[in-house]
Amino acid sequence: MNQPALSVRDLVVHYGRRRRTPPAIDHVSFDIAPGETLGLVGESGSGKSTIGKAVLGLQPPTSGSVLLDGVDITRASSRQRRVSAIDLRVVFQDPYSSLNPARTIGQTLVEPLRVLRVPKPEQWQRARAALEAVGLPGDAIDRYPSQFSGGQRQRVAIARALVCDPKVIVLDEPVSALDLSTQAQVLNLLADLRDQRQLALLFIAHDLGVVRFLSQRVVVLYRGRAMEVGDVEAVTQRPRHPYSVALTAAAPVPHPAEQEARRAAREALGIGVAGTAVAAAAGCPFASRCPLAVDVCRRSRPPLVPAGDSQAACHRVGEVPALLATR
Ligand SMILES: Nc1ncnc2c1ncn2[C@@H]1O[C@H](COP(=O)(O)OP(=O)(O)OP(=O)(O)O)[C@@H](O)[C@H]1O
Repeated sequence: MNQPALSVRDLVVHYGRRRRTPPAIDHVSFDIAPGETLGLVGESGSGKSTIGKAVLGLQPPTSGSVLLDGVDITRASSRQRRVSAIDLRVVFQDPYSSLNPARTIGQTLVEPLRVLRVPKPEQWQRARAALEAVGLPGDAIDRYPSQFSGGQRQRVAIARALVCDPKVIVLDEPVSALDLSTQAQVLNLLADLRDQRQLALLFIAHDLGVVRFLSQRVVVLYRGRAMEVGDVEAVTQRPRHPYSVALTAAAPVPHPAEQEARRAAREALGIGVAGTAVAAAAGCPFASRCPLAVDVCRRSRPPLVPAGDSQAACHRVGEVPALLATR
């Protein structure tokens, strides 16, 4: 790996008095390259958010370091911290509480640029560009959060992160509060932005299916320790540590309505559950990215569709047959 965008080295975090309480994070290390997503997965209380907070400088580590583009920001001067605040942004889980209801979207987006003393005309120009990048219309700039759906608000939260042109974004359960098809749209958007801008994403989630969709590598946390760090496919398909096996086995079974949608799509495409013919073999251009048919399509080895082909990613498996018919 070239210079990682983010490095976490031997991180230890205690809440409360050191030595009297066990550490919430116990010697965790990982790197994230530009253009890469690292998933951070584990049960409730395993320490995912604590790592996110330590990376963002919201929780001081007991020991260890966090390096942003090679610079240790845990021991940074106040000037370096201001620089890291531009390069390191966050998107939180709840798009309802993370946006100020009294501010227009435009005011929310220009706020960090105002603090950075970016000239005013450039602030608004960058706010408009960020809205465009997340697929929201230009007139969104004068509207208030209450005028948007949950998925649209999460797009605004992503635009707020992008407006500073960061190198790293910490995503703390960014799709957990959204319904399934909106989750897929936001995940596709994040994947596209990551690829276009070479963003490094630290993706915190408890849902392995979601982590698997967006991440190239994964850290499995258990009681503050990294039980496994590795390629996401290897960890989810051939988990080595007993805890990873348990976590993989506990990955949620899709909602019955989703299972039915997958079954119907498979039938329409003439493919079996085992995925021998798979959507890719049927010529589906979106097979490698389709979040709903992913169990089927990912079994195509070697992949017949190049990964990363997200030009017009289909967000609903039910639309795949119609798309195929137009080819
Ligand atoms: N402010 C705090 N004060 C004391 N202990 C805390 C604090 N925040 C978290 N903890 C403890 O640190 C450990 C890790 O918590 P953390 O919130 O990082 O886990 P998590 O994996 O993000 O959980 P969840 O998925 O439920 O959000 C837990 O034992 C938790 O009780």
